Amino acid sequence: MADKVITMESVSKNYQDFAVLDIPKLELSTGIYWLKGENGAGKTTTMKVMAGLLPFRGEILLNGTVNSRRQPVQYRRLINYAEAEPLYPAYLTGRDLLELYFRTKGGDRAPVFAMATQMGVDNFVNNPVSSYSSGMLKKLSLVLAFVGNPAIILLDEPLITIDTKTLAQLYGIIQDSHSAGVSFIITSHQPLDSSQLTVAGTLTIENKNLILN
Ligand SMILES: Nc1ncnc2c1ncn2[C@@H]1O[C@H](COP(=O)(O)OP(=O)(O)OP(=O)(O)O)[C@@H](O)[C@H]1O
Repeated sequence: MADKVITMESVSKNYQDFAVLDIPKLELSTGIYWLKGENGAGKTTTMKVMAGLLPFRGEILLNGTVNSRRQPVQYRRLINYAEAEPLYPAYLTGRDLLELYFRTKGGDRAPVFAMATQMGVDNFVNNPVSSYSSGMLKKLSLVLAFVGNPAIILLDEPLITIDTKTLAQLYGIIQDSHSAGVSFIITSHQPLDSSQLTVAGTLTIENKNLILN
């Protein structure tokens, strides 16, 4: 049995009076998970709660012990998140952002630069993000999600916007990273390509609960 990468206990999330999540208990072993659900089901909210970016009720642990409230710095070093529609200050370059992420997340630079080269980000990394197309922004955000030594990477709609060549490379990078011990939760309205990724399970939001199948 693989180690538990994330444990959620009595996790709930409301926006004012509107309840979005109510998860009594969820434990995920290391693996690659597809998080699916219709528009507005709560996928992005789930990821932002897991990433420690939104306040919530309850408890979330990483690697069985690291608590989001009691060890917030250690927690955030173990979990990375790439937004569905990334936005960055327009005047920063991709390289500025990489440097910022390296300073906050630490980790080895070489594999991140290798990924940037593989995905063609090195062609525009010195330009301000204001000049990026949506696909270029997406690629940069995906590279940033691999900075540091995360135990788990949350990718919100990573398959949209990028071209088919980059998509094939991304699948390879995710699978290699998983082979090195990193877990993934990936939202997508399309099923993940199981010929390219070893998917451990599907997560579905049903009646505000997160169900593992
Ligand atoms: N900042 C917010 N304030 C109030 N309600 C919000 C806020 N963000 C999200 N919601 C509501 O929470 C619910 C879940 O939204 P969320 O963005 O998590 O869904 P999603 O599953 O990611 O949707 P999609 O597939 O359309 O991206 C929706 O009903 C949405 O209207």
